[in-house]
Formats: sequence, C-alpha cells, structure tokens
Amino acid sequence: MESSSAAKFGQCDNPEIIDLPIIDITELDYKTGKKVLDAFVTYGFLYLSTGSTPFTSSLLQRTFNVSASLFALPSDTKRNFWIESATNRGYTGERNEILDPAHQSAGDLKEAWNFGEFNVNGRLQQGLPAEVAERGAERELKEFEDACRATCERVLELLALALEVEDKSWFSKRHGRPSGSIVRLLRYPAQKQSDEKADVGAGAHSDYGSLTLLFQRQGQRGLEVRDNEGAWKGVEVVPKGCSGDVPPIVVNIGDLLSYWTNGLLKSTVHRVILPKSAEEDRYSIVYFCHPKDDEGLVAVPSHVVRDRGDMNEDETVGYGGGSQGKALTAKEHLMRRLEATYGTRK
Ligand SMILES: O=C(O)CCC(=O)C(=O)O
Ligand SMILES: [Fe+2]
Repeated sequence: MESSSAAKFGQCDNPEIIDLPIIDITELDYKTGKKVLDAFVTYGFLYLSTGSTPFTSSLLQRTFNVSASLFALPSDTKRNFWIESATNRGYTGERNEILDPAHQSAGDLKEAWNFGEFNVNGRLQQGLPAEVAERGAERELKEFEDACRATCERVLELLALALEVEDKSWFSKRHGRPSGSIVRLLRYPAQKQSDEKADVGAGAHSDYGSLTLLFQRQGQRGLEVRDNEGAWKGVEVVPKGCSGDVPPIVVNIGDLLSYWTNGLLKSTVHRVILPKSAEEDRYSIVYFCHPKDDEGLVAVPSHVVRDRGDMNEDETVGYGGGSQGKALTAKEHLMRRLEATYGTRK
C-alpha cells in the first residue's frame, strides 16, 4: 500500500535525483550482463549509452518529428483513430487513462499514440492519418521499432548471460509475434499553474511487459522512480558524466521479467510529474517490449534465481491498476492491466 505522502502528486518541483548507472552494451559478455543485472536487481532501472545501440540522433529526431505531427492533428482527426481495447492500438486523449486508479481522482494528463507491431511484410496493422502517412511516417516508425527490438534483444541476452542460464536465448526466444509490444508516442501538455491536478502526467505504476525503453528530450524532465524506502526520486534526462549529442536511453523492467525471475528483478513503480516550471509540452517515446502472447509466467532456469528462492507471501509483482493476482500468460496479464486503467474506451 502506498504511503499518503507518496500518493500525493506534484509536492516537490525538484525531487532528489536517483543515481542510475549508464551502461554501454557494445560487448555481449558476462561482465556487461552483470552490470545490467545488478542495476535491475537494485533499481529496476538503468541508462543505456545510446552510442552502444542502433539509435542515431537522426533516427530519434525523425521519430520525434512524426510524434509532433501526429499530436498536432485536429482533435477530430485524432479521435478517428481512437484506441481499440482488443489490440491496445491507436490514439488516446488527455485524461482517458488512469494508471493508478486507487489514488488518482483525475486521469493522467498525457495523450498518446500506440503503434503495435508490424506484420511480416513490414506494414502497420492499424490506420495512420493520411497527413502523416504521406510524409513517410510508417517507414520511420518501422525503423524505430526495429532498433527497439534489437536493443531489447541484446539486453535480454545480457541478462541470460548474467543469470547463467544454459540457453542464452531463453528470454529472447520468448519474444516474437504475436505480442503486445507497442511503440507509444506521448505528449504531456505543459500545465496551467492554476490547475492543482494538472501535474499528474502519468500516475504511479509498474510496466506490464518484459522491458521498457524510454526516450526523452533535453530539458523535458518528469519521470520519477519510487525507491526501496518509498521515496520518489527524479530521473535526469541527461545524467552527470554523460556525453554525446543525445540523452541516454532509460530502460526498466516490467512485471513479466519480475515473474520470470521470481521477484529478483524489480518492476519498479514510477510516475511522471511535470515540473511546475515547465513552459513547454513534454514529449517522450516509450517502447513496451512484450513476450509472445501465449508465453507463461514461469521461472527462468537459472541457479541465481533458484538460490533466491520463491517469492514470499508478502511480495507482490507490479503496482497500479490490475496488478493484483497472477495471470497465466503474457497476454492475460496485459489485458487485466489495460482493463483496469482505461476509463473510457470508444
Ligand atoms: O513518459 C515517460 O517518461 C514515462 C511514461 C511511462 O512510464 C509509461 O508510459 O509507462
Ligand atoms: Fe511506465
């Protein structure tokens, strides 16, 4: 149960910063894997140095441009692409999703476009507004999604190495089609100072899949992580000691990796609070990596996980709407959580 202070939002415009490691994943070896594993055990979060991934500043800029064009469309156009419950694909407007229904009286401030996986022919399985399709948005999103999948695959292989799983592809081979994986473009409108509730950009929650990649823009902070003592800590967009022309990629684990490791890895609670000083809208892009729909929530055959033992009675995986009780498959878990966190679906 969340403490009352943790349940309030926007209390502090400058939260203490969490010191997450910045990891270079160029080398696919035990040493790198151990850094990844240790960060996920301790924080559930880490930074990847972008230069060690397929993401270039051009690819990121192009994807953020697609995002800006999609959000700039008239409301009526956006509503024609309203999110579908069965697929979790499409557009959702401000205040429609409530990530922490037990503690939020108003919906999350954000608006979002969810793009599900591409089919075998490299085409989106959902509509795209003509205005952006004409400018090559599908191609840009595909390139972005390919880079996300490759990055997640590498992180999953590093984890298997560090957990000393005999089959190094144990995690990665559980990923593929069909899955609930989503590229999510997000826009958090700058809040009006007068609106007390405007700062709940995204309510407290853990993520539902296996891994999450988060891309942020310089000068647009907002993400906060709840530490082991229950205190909210800010996540810098560009942490100290980070060089290069693009911010590092924030990576966190979701509920599924917590289940697969009997709770050794933490699907850490986080939220987005817009600083009161923010003058511009915040844009972020998230990739939710999900395993294949029918994958079971079983433990990975690793002595590191076995040595930790089973989860205690009082240990739970996940936080936020729909996290109570254990589902049997990846899809069942995702559907439970989505049903609990969406207010109005068309
Ligand atoms: O926009 C962000 O910084 C994070 C969003 C997030 O946590 C989510 O969409 O699950
Ligand atoms: Fe999240």
